[in-house]
Amino acid sequence: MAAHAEATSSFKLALIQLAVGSDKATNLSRAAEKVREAAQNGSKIVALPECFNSPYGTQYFKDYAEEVPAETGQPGPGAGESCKALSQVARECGVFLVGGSIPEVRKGKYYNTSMSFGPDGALLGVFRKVHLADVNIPGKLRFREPDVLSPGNKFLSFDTDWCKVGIGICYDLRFPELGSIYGLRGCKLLLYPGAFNTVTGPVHWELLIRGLAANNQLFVAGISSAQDLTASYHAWGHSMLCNPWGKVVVSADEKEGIVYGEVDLSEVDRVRSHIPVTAQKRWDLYSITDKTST
Ligand SMILES: O=C(O)CCC(=O)C(=O)O
Repeated sequence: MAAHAEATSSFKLALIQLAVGSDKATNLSRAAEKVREAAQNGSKIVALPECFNSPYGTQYFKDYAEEVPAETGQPGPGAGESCKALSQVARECGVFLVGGSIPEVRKGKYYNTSMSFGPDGALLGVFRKVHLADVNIPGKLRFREPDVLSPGNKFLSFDTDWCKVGIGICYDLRFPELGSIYGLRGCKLLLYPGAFNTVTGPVHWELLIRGLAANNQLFVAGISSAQDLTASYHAWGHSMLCNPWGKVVVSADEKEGIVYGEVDLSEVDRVRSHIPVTAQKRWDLYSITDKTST
């Protein structure tokens, strides 16, 4: 880490709102191009959206699924093509890369899995979506990830040169316990690759991101794919970064693009000193327990 250490407590974060199509190789090469662009523009941590290598939908997961390395560190020759592509571009650009998510196959089961990489291309850890999307709004929208996917059972937080970062995926935003656990672990930035939709997105996406940020007094970003009204699933877009005060620092519209936000970590301490809720928890009356090992 020392080689990348910065004297400042502030860094540039890039949220890549990628237009995802049906060709996996194209998705991977376009994602890598955008990571390069974000790095050239000074970003230190770069994040991709949920299901960035495949269209979003339970009907696609099995066809696009890959194996994900069981071990952290440099991916070996047997690693899947998405893992290799992400590791290579993270190393080439010298950035921390949160690789959105991809459908994963592991011992005959399927997962919605996010891989994060360090600036040397090493896999820092994986997060398998813990809460699977289960939405049924009659006449408007129905999709059930549990029909195809299994849930993950572990959380993922990792150190960067600036702060600890916690990872969730999309529907996980609806479960504030996860964000609170990351806050208790000392994370100051939470990244949620996601793909809310044109039914739930307009009201819930920003509300959930801002709520998580204000309640835990830390930075939260949601990274969506771009909207494609010709696809079977209409992603909401609107990738955004929210600060510890609960204010949206920067956000996208529905189109493809890169959203840049400055993460000034001194804001975490400032907000926590102005309104000390983080220190005022009544742990004598309630509890939130992290039952996972990493
Ligand atoms: O919770 C929602 O409204 C959408 C969730 C979703 O699309 C997902 O988890 O991938």
